[in-house]
Amino acid sequence: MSTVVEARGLGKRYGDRWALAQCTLSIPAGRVVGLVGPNGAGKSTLLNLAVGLLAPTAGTVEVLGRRPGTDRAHLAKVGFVAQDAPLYATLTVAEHLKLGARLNPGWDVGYAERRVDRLGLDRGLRAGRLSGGQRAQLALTLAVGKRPDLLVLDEPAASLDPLARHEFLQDLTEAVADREMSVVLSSHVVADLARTCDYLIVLSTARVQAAGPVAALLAEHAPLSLEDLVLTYLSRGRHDDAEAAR
Ligand SMILES: Nc1ncnc2c1ncn2[C@@H]1O[C@H](COP(=O)(O)OP(=O)(O)OP(=O)(O)O)[C@@H](O)[C@H]1O
Repeated sequence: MSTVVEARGLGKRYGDRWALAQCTLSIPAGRVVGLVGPNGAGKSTLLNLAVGLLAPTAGTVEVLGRRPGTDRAHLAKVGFVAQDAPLYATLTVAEHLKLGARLNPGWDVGYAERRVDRLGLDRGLRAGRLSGGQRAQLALTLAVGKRPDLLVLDEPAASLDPLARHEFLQDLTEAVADREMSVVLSSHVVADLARTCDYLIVLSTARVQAAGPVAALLAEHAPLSLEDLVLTYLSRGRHDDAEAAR
């Protein structure tokens, strides 16, 4: 499989407002893809369309060669952690791990157990009693533990402390190298993206402003740093939008 996400003219409209418009993208396999854009740019919308939680208003999206969420076998190949790290509040950490093992044919017991130990999560504690950062860590453990071909993360590090965030991004890089997993993650923190991602998508005002390998984008715009490059694309998106509104 050479591409993991293939979007053609993809769009999602709420009322008369497009949350995502005319999105045409081809995301290659084996990459860690950073999705960046300001608040309300359409990042969660794109990720939710890709995992089949939203239906498109326009265009199409294929993930791992199929329409998203078509059957259980396909669902097992895609790991997803939404922005609010959804868990079952009344289930304990241990029960979440058991559930992960029961629901996912490729469940990696060793990885999940080791990660929970390293994080010092109390297996007997109910998820509703965990802190926001601990909940995010458990949700991430469950998503990586199912050994998906594609891992989709919506602002995974937002609630993590700096050390936890550094370790999580390190983990992710190692997991990608070990398992030939592809990752798409959204973030507002360009420094995190620069450390972790080798492919970048910039979204602004519902539209893709840029997409491509980080190395190629940097070479094309030398001597800009990744942060300056992202800022340039974002302000260009805002400028185009202001022009269109005139
Ligand atoms: N269920 C909904 N009903 C109406 N509008 C929505 C809905 N979900 C999202 N939107 C709108 O779609 C646009 C894109 O939202 P989205 O959540 O995809 O942005 P985002 O880039 O993920 O933002 P953030 O960085 O703040 O999480 C926003 O203008 C938002 O208000």
